[in-house]
Amino acid sequence: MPIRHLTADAVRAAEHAAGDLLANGTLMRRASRGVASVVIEELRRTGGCYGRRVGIVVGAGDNGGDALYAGAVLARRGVACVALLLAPEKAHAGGLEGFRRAGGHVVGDLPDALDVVIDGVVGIGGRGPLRPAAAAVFGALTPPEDGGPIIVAVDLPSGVDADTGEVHDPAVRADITVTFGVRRNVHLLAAPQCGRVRLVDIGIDTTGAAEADTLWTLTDAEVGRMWPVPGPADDKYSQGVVGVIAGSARYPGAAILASGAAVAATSGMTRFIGSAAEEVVSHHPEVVAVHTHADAGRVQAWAVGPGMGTDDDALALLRDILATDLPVLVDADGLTMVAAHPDLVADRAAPTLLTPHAGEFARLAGSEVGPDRLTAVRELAHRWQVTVLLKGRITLIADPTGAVLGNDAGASWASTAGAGDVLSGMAGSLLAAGLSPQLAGAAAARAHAHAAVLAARGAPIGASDLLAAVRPAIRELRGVDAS
Ligand SMILES: NC(=O)C1=CN([C@@H]2O[C@H](COP(=O)(O)OP(=O)(O)OC[C@H]3O[C@@H](n4cnc5c(N)ncnc54)[C@H](O)[C@@H]3O)[C@@H](O)[C@H]2O)[C@@H](O)CC1
Ligand SMILES: [K+]
Repeated sequence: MPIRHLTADAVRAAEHAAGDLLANGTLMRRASRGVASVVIEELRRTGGCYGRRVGIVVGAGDNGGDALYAGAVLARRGVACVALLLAPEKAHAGGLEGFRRAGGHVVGDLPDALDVVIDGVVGIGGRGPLRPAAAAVFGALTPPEDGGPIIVAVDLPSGVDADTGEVHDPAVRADITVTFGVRRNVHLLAAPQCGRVRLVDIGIDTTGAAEADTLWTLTDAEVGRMWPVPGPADDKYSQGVVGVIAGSARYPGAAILASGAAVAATSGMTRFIGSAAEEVVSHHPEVVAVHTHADAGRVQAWAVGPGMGTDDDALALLRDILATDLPVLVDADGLTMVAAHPDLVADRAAPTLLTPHAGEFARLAGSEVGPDRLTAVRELAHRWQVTVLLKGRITLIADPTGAVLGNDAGASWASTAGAGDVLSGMAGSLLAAGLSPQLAGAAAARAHAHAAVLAARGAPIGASDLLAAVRPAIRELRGVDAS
C-alpha cells in the first residue's frame, strides 16, 4: 500500500470520527504518549533519561496540549522538564495541570544546556510564520551539530504549512517530527524541514479520505516490485521498445545520457532518432539509432525533448511524435515547444507525460509554480488533461484525475546538469514497458533519486555518475543482493 498523506481538514475529519467513539481526551493522551516515547528513545540513545533536560515550547492550541502531556510523562520518568508558555492564558489547561502535577516547571526563558526542545507551538491549526516570541526562542538555540538540543516537533514544525508544505520565514526546523494516525502533506512536501518523521498510531481510520485530500508516496518495495524485468517468454520486443529523441550533433550529451538511461532502466530495446545518432551508438552500441522518424521502426513509447532544440525541424518532429497514438514523455526543449503550441497535446487520447522543472512549469502554466506546488501541479494536469511530473527535491506527479504521487529524493545530489535527461530516458523506458505515465514517472523519480545517493556517497556527482548508478539503484529497490 502506498504511503498516504492527508490535508489538515481530512485529518480533522478522521479525528472527529474517532473522537465520537472514544472518551474525551483519548486521542490526545495517545498522541502525547507517542511524543514522549520518541523523546525517551532519543534520550536513551544518547545516555539515558534520568536527569536529562527537556524544554517545551507551548502555543495556544491542542498542539501545545500534546507537548505538555508529553512533558508530564517525561517528568515522571525523571527527566527535568521545563515549559515556556507563549500564550499563558490560552495554554491547554488539562495539559498544564498534568505537567505541573508530574513535577514540570513553567519558566519565563528556556535555560541553556537542554538535551531536547519540544516544539508544541502550533500543529495543523497553525497559520503563517512563527510569531516573534516563538521565533526568538528557536532562534536562540544552538544547532545540534554544535552541541545544542535536538528539536522534536509535535505533529509538524511550527511555521510550516500543513497542507502546502510552504516553509514560512521564520519556521522551526525539526530533527524529528512525531505525527499521529496518518502523515500530513507537510511531511512529504517539506520533508527536509521535518527531519525524521515518526508516525504514532492513535486509532483513527483515514481510509475514507477523498482523493483530493490525499497525496501518495510509493515505498521502495513497491517500486521494486513494479519495475519491469524480462520474464521467461519475453524477447527484446515484447518488453516494450522505447524511442528516445534528444540532443543534437553539436550537443550530443543529452542524447547520450537519455538513451543510456533508457538502456539501463529496462531490458528489451532502445531506439534513437536524432543528428547525434553516431555519438549515441559509440557510447551505447545496443541502441538502434537513426536520423529520421521515417527510418525509426516501431516503438511502444517515446521520450522526446532533452537538448533537441526548438527550431522548425524539431517542432515538426515533435508534432509527428505527438500525433501518434503512443504514450509520449515530453521534456526540456520539447516542453518549450509545447508551451508555445498547446495544440500539440490538446487532442491527444494516448497517455502523455510532461516532465517540467519549475521554469518549464511556469512556461506551461503561464504563472510561477508558487509556494503551493501540490495545487499547481494538480491544476496543470487537470487543465491540460495530461500527467505532469514537477521536478525538484520533492517530485510531484499528478494525473488528469487529480491523483498525485510524490517522491522525496532524500538529498539534492541529483541537482546537476544532465540529470533531467537521465530521468527522461528512465521514465520513457517504463512507459514503453506499459506502466501508466504516473507510475512510470514516480518509479523513475524514486530510482533516479536512489541512484544519485548511491553515486554521490557524500561527494558531488555529474550526470554520467548518476547514469552509472541507475542499475545498482534498481537492484537495491528490487531487493536483489548482487554480491
Ligand atoms: N483534534 C484531535 O483529535 C487531535 C489533535 N491533536 C493535536 O492538536 C493539534 C491541532 O490543535 P488545534 O486545532 O488546537 O491547533 P494548533 O494547536 O495547531 O494551533 C491553533 C492555535 O494556534 C494559534 N496560531 C495559529 N497560527 C499561529 C502562529 N503562526 N503562531 C502562533 N500561534 C498561532 C491559533 O490562534 C490557535 O489558538 C494537532 O496538530 C495535534 O498536535 C492530537 O492531540 C491528536 C488528536
Ligand atoms: K509543532
